[in-house]
Amino acid sequence: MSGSQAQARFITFEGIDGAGKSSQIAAVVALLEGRGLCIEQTREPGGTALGERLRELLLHEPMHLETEAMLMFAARREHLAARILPALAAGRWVVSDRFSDATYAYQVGGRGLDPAKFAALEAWVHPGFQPDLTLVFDLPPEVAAARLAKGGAEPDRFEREQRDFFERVRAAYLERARMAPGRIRIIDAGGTAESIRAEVEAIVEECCLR
Ligand SMILES: Nc1ncnc2c1ncn2[C@@H]1O[C@H](COP(=O)(O)OP(=O)(O)OP(=O)(O)O)[C@@H](O)[C@H]1O
Ligand SMILES: Cc1cn([C@H]2C[C@H](O)[C@@H](COP(=O)(O)O)O2)c(=O)[nH]c1=O
Repeated sequence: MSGSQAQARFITFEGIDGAGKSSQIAAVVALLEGRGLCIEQTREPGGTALGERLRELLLHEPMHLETEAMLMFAARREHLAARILPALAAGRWVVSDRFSDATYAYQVGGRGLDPAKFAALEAWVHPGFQPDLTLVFDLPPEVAAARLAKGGAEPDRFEREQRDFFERVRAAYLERARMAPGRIRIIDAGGTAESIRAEVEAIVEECCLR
């Protein structure tokens, strides 16, 4: 399929902290650009000037669980209005490091937010709109934590959470994938970077480029 013929898609990457998704995003962007497609690479929370300021608060300031959930969706509302929807409308593909599945996994699964409140926020901020493809990088929390520790960066408020928190986040991602099997694909993130890259590229090829 040539670049000019492909309908612009919205692809998201998800998983617990340290699962390895960031390492694979560059490969997917390179794959798509290699097909002549115009790509907008972004992330959540963040992706806009306001969203990046909200990210600083979200990653570093203690706050009530519902404040956290609403700020995630406030940043997302801005992200949709200022970047995601205009890019898709102009024919540019959007590749985002996280979207609303992260709120389901972290705030509902990890922290215990009422799922009805999550559903209300999701229906308000992006009614009827979801990514075309979501790749969830699945890994045991102890393996992900070891990878992050090896990286040596100062952990943020989420990365400092304990293993049981990440077990719940992981379980919520798997539950969410069961609810949307056509959209969400689970990647076993325990392999080598090379084997994961091959699997990711095959899925993107199958779901978005054929
Ligand atoms: N397949 C892999 N095997 C071993 N180490 C890996 C693999 N993939 C990534 N890593 C390493 O694990 C660390 C975390 O990877 P990465 O930053 O891609 O994860 P992430 O899921 O984006 O995490 P975060 O959500 O916290 O940003 C990095 O040091 C990276 O080099
Ligand atoms: C979008 C979103 C993110 N989070 C958490 C998940 C991560 O711990 C951080 C973002 O850091 P990353 O290195 O860019 O992955 O934010 C969340 O709890 N809820 C969300 O909706």
